Amino acid sequence: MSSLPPLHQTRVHKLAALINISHTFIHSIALIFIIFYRLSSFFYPGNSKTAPKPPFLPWLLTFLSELILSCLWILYQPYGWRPISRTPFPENLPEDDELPGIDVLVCTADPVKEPPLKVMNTVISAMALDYPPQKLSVYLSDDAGSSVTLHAIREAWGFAKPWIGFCRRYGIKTRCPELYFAAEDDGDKDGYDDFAKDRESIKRKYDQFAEGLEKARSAGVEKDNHARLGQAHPPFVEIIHEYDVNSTADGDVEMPLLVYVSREKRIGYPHHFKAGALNILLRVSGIISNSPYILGLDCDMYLNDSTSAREAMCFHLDQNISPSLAFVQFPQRFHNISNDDIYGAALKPVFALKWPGIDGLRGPMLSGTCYYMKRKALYGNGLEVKGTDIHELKLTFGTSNEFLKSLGKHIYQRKDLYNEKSLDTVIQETKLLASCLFEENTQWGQQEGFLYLSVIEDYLTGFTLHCKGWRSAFCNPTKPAFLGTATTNLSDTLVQGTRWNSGLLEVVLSRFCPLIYGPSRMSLLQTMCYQHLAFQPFYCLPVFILATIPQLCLLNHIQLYPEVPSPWFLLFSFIFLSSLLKYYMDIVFAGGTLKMWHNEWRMWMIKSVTSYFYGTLNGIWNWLGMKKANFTLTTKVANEEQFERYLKGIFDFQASSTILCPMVSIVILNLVSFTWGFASVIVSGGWRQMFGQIILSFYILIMSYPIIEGMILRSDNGRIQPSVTILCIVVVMIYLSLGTFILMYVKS
Ligand SMILES: O=c1ccn([C@@H]2O[C@H](COP(=O)(O)OP(=O)(O)O[C@H]3O[C@H](CO)[C@@H](O)[C@H](O)[C@H]3O)[C@@H](O)[C@H]2O)c(=O)[nH]1
Ligand SMILES: [Mn+2]
Repeated sequence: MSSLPPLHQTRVHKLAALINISHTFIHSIALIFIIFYRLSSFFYPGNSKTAPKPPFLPWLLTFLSELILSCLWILYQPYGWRPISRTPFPENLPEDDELPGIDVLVCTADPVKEPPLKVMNTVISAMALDYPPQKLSVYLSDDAGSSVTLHAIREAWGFAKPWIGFCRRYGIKTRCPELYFAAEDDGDKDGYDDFAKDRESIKRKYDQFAEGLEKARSAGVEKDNHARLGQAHPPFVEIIHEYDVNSTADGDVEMPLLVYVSREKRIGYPHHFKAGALNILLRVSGIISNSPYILGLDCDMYLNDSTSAREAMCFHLDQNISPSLAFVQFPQRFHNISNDDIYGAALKPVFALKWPGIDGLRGPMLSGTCYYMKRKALYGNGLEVKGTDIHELKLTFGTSNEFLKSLGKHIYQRKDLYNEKSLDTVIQETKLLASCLFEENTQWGQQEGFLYLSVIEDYLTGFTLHCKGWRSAFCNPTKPAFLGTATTNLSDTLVQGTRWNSGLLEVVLSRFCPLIYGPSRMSLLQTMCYQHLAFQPFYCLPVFILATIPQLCLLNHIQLYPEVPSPWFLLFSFIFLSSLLKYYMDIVFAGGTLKMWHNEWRMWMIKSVTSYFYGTLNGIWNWLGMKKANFTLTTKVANEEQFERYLKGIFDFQASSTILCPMVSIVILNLVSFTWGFASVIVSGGWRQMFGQIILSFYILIMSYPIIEGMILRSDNGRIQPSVTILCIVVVMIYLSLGTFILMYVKS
């Protein structure tokens, strides 16, 4: 057995682990001392010089924020304790005819926010995957049921043929047409005389295709009744293949299967957003190609390197890990990231730091897109627990016999799909599977398939898979395997963040809360990582407190931190600097720069008081039943003016005042407290006592410089509107008057 060449290799980063564990150890000791300091300053304010006794309320809030930060910090630590990296060796895979089938599932939901040309680039790049075409099927779910998208996919089939032929002939690796043509000339293909001519001809075809789609889109979208998310429409499934039965002529390119699916939508029936769409694709693909592996893609996730399927198979086909391996996750990377990436949209810390870290435990979390999943893992419970009792199976998976048969084996041969009669049967059945009522009284979305409970179906589904004992693997090749569209303006970034965080809170408030559901089902360290992410929205509390309470106290001459110089003050400084430096070191290890560290840190502060805060509120409203969960799609078309600013590294504050208000108010408050505090210690002394608070305000201000600039120094469209500033000044005035009043009341 061991004589087989290895399919992949794993390297544990021992030095990084050692550094991280030592840091955890030292930093924890410092934290214990801080807790001791806080408790003793309140209960035994003996040495009032270094540990003054502040009024109860500010003391409690500051202490609480320190406790929350410490807890979240502890939960974060296991990410660093066993980072690994993996290298696949696709050259050692078995012959093509021994490879298993793959169904690519792509979701789109709105032809306006997700332009069909973009979606088709994803579809075409998936069809052009370097994998035996007879083992590859691509399914597109169109939640809008838009005729524009249907038209586009039919056209895409037409273009894909010569395109795939071209890629195979010249061994092109970048098989997404948009990326390929946007790249610098890929050099002459030596030995191919016709390359230049062929490239030009295929480029012409692409331009025609793109133009055609654009025309159809501008003409069609307005007219299209169903074009918008949420409107009712009947189920519709089409195997794009059939339009082209005649073209299997000699010398023709062998093509994968391409299927368009638009599930039924009815007013008043929940459709469960992306998870709902994916479950329908699972069922429809189940009775058509029923491949044992699934590649999940968002509609804007182009394949940038065609070898990813083979790389993923290096893990899935390794007998040593395969029985318990549910999915191979690739990182989300993006094609529109600027050098500076002021909004941290590249999610670098997630995919360069956290995922390699948790990969060393039992594998990365499911990340919504760019994963190769074992189909069986998604049918988890039903098959194992309930066996093959047909009645039980129907209660679990619904009443389609065709689908139940698919649980056991592959049913339709490709050739059946050319045969009109069997094609008819297939299409009829898929319509049943894609209907609204099909899932009623079944376990779909509850236990089977992608779970519905939260709008971040990926986190929740991955979590339950890991709880059932499945593992995952993280594959992060140097050339990005997938490239998506990142958010490139502040508003989109924060709105998207709000959805993610409200989704996390939905999980926290459910029976799947990782604090309760996790520990008995997975290792302690892995649970801690899941908990850290789930509780991330709670960062809003300490950040809000630390950005407002010490400032209020500063204005009221209440000391909250030990005076300088004292050992206790040194301790606080140590903790502060140690976390800043450690994060800097992590970023540098992950290939980042000082600039990136600065941006990430600033965005964390901004997100804490917006995305995390509103996410928490949304999550709580949903939980109380006062609001329905919703999924605000991220726009995949950039506003040129905003994109221009993003490229230049200038913040764009065109966002609702709800989004801007918390951060602008905090900056104004800190401007006031810093100026006043600084002036007052100069005039009347006492800087030793107030130094900590003055420095805190100063730090917040330098981190928030773009906000100050946006308020005061800029006059372009992207600045903070004076109306927002005025609103925030009022908010700050109210806060200060109320706060001062309360402080006087507690003091007396
Ligand atoms: O009702 C819906 C809503 C969304 N989608 C699709 O879901 C995908 C992701 O939506 P997007 O607006 O791009 O959200 P993002 O925040 O960018 O997505 C991230 O976060 C999601 C969870 O909120 C994950 O599912 C995604 O994989 C992950 O990339 C897109 O292809 C959509 O077309 C649907 O098919 N139906
Ligand atoms: Mn997206």
